[in-house]
Amino acid sequence: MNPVIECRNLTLRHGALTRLDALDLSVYEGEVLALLGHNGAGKTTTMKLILGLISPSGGELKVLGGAPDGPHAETLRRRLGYLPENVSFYEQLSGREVLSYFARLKRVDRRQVGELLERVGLSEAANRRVKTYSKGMRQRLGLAQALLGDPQLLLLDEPTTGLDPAATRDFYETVRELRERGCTVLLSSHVLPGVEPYIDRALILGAGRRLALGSLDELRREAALPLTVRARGSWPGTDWASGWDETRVTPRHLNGHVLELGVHPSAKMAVLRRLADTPGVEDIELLPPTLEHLYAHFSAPLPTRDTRGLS
Ligand SMILES: Nc1ncnc2c1ncn2[C@@H]1O[C@H](COP(=O)(O)OP(=O)(O)OP(=O)(O)O)[C@@H](O)[C@H]1O
Repeated sequence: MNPVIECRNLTLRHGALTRLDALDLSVYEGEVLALLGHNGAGKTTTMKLILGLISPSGGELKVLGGAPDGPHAETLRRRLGYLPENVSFYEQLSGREVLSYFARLKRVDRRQVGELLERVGLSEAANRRVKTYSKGMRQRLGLAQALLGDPQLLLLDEPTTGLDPAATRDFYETVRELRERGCTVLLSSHVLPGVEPYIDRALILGAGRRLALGSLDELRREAALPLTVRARGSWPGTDWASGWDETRVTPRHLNGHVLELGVHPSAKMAVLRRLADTPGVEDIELLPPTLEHLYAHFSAPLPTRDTRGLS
């Protein structure tokens, strides 16, 4: 696989302030990478460095084979699409006029305008003024703007902030289609619900430093957080709170028909065997830690990292 972005020791400092600290990262063709972190973690800074809008103070950065702030910048800009965090448009123009304006700026064939409006689901509203658009429609127009010129690399900064769950899902479905066409996508977010099925890997940043990087499975292995095991059935008179290996299993009896346990990964099979052999158990459900749990784990200060029960 070809790396589209390569960062080695990438650093940006302003005097005493470190905006990005020695970041190592390779992002590959056709990959969707989520950039996660609290406010001020360095997500936008990373995107701006990749776009060549700011220059690093140390380390190396190659985007599509060259430094984004050098002579390669002009070529690169035509192959990049960017949706900034706070996108704003001329309110009095229609969606079609806005997109035609950006197509002229990007020197892109204006025939793409109609196709893109269709692709983001704005064909019917194309001739309405942007001031009548909902937040979700504005984000979709922003995405269409970022897609002008068929970029190989797309940077989406907080694209789903303020969108309702249905609009968020629609947005991510479009991202999925782009990925299937081979586009590489970097999206930053602190709105985690809904993003999981659409990303290949996540990079968790904190105070400009890389806290974790990997696929969901890799992050789960590294965090070794307990998973939740839920059993349903009927077991009158059974004392479910006792008899477990207390260092690895935390029982939480929810009610007479549902038992929930926080289980360390190493105890999973033992717990499943015991439940499967117990008369009265009708169903067993396994709930691995979600991206939200993993994010909370990796972004917590080290001494307080939770390695026992999931809250
Ligand atoms: N133009 C700037 N000049 C100096 N420092 C800046 C500038 N922009 C951001 N910073 C600082 O760089 C650090 C990283 O900010 P950045 O905007 O990259 O964070 P972020 O993860 O995108 O945060 P948010 O979720 O709030 O958008 C912060 O300490 C911030 O105060």
